[in-house]
Amino acid sequence: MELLLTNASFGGEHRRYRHTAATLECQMEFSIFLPPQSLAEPGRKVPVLYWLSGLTCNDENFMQKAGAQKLAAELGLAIVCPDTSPRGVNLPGEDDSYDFGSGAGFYVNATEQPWAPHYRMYDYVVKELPQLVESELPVSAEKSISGHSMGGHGALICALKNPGLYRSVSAFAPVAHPVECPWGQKAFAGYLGGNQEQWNQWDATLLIADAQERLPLLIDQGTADQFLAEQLNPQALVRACHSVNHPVTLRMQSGYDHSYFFIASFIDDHLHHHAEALGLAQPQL
Ligand SMILES: N[C@@H](CCC(=O)N[C@@H](CS)C(=O)NCC(=O)O)C(=O)O
Repeated sequence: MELLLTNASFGGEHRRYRHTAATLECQMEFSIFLPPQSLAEPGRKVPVLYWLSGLTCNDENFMQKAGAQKLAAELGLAIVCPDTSPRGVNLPGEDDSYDFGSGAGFYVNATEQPWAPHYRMYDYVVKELPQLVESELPVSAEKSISGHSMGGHGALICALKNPGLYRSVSAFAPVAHPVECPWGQKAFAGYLGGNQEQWNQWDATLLIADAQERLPLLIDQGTADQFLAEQLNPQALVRACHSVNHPVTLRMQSGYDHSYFFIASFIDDHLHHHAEALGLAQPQL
């Protein structure tokens, strides 16, 4: 692992690393926030929140725009932000559009050529990256997951497909039912091919019925989100939850759009939600 950058932040450190990702067969960068508690004494490991970003993002957007570090430092919570796709693998068409290929890995394991050897963001996020982080950094295996848009959906499927792995899950404006929206249909057709049975294995709304763990879902959605009508469909997810009594809280936030201004406005609520599940003491107000 190569350290690219360190910034002091709220008594802790923001860092960027580069490493060779065997799962993706390429070099990847990720960002991490280490709270002061993790640096205070050797051997101390802190719980961690994995954050999955949306289309066009890399590992930097959340760290620079969400404003999560102050509360994470108080809570003693590490935050890891992976990139949103493999990089530099030079596949034809990879950079042609913002919603497929680079910056748009959709947190699935591709089965179609030429994507299959590299576009395995699900395995990278669920397995390889946590193993690396837990072995090399002062971070424990106690983890939660959250994300935005494509990454909000990624967080939901990572949790739903891995009962017991995450203590809690939340999402901002997730692409809640990808098999029924243009972003999801384009990505799934490209990465998974024409068999819709395969697509269904990667759709949070369709995974709810058979989920092996009823981990509560916390979802924030802005009412002025420019993608709400065409792409996001949180109501479909809520209906699926209600039909099997899967606990879900969907908060429609009046006037908020799809941007990081929206995320920054509510990130503290999500950090408190995850901190509670991870057994961290909440700071005194
Ligand atoms: N580029 C797309 C929108 C992409 C977009 O909104 N991406 C969201 C995630 S889905 C984002 O977080 N963008 C980066 C940022 O705001 O920092 C468009 O203009 O239609």
